[in-house]
Amino acid sequence: MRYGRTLAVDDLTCTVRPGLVTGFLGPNGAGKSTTMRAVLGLELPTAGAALVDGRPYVELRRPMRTMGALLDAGAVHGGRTARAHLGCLARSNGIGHGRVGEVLDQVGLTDVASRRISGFSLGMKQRLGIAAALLGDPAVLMFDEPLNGLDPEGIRWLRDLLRSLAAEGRTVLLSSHLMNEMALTADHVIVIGRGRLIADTAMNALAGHFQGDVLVRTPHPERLTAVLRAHGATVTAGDDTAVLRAHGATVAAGDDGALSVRDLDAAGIGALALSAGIALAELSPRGASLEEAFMRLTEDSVEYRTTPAEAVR
Ligand SMILES: Nc1ncnc2c1ncn2[C@@H]1O[C@H](COP(=O)(O)OP(=O)(O)OP(=O)(O)O)[C@@H](O)[C@H]1O
Repeated sequence: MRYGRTLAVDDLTCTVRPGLVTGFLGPNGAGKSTTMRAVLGLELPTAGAALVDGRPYVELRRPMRTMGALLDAGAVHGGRTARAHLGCLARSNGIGHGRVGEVLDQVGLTDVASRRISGFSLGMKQRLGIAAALLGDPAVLMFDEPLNGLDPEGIRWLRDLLRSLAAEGRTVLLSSHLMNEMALTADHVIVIGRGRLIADTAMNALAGHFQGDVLVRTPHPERLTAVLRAHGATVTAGDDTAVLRAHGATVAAGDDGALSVRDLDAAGIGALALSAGIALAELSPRGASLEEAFMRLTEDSVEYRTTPAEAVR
């Protein structure tokens, strides 16, 4: 998929499966929206094909009944009311008018259904776009950044909705930059960078693939640090102090006795502490978060990199 000299999507092959929520991740400009537009037939790939249920979207006999999509919540006729907008879509797609009231209820817009869309907030427009995607009761759903503009209640509502749609056996694909939310919502993730596939894996496997650290608390952090480093471990002052220092505070090493240890597992740390006669108050292995895994996976394909705040200062 090319735009002039930009290769937006490069030889990407993946399958989004039913019964799961699949997260579509990638840094800014990675090609997520372009891929989704190609699936909807809004872009024509230079090579290859994007198929829904085995066919190009444009060849589907009843497209909205097969796949519902939300790409850009702002792309609606602002002069219409929410009910009229959905009514129009239903009529032109041979969908019974009864579905309009049902999806308005489902997304929580019934009370504002008679208001013009131009007065809607971004979150309300997202809900309306989700209602439109659900209108044809399709087995496949695709959402580009549906969490944008949603309040915390809306985010939780959408998480539950997506999970229940997948539990009904539907195919659900969504993109989002909100990693914590993605970790809670998606069962599977497809990660792309510079238009190429980087990972296509179960959510659990992704975070598990990257080693986390072990949080250790001890009354003797300096002594333990020396022992662990002598055995090849990478030791940094744990959570709290590291965060404070990053914000400019002067904190002596291990003031709270917390250490973050890598390159040595909990059993190894415990054994070394015992043989050195150092008491431990806590020893907790921590898996890598999805955010950490994402950052490490995509570090070579980030195009729009920011300057760290410290360097600016
Ligand atoms: N209409 C267009 N004309 C020219 N280049 C485009 C067009 N649309 C996208 N691109 C380019 O294609 C690449 C992929 O963009 P795309 O919007 O698909 O990325 P994305 O992963 O959705 O990013 P983001 O997370 O920022 O939304 C980028 O380099 C972008 O500049």
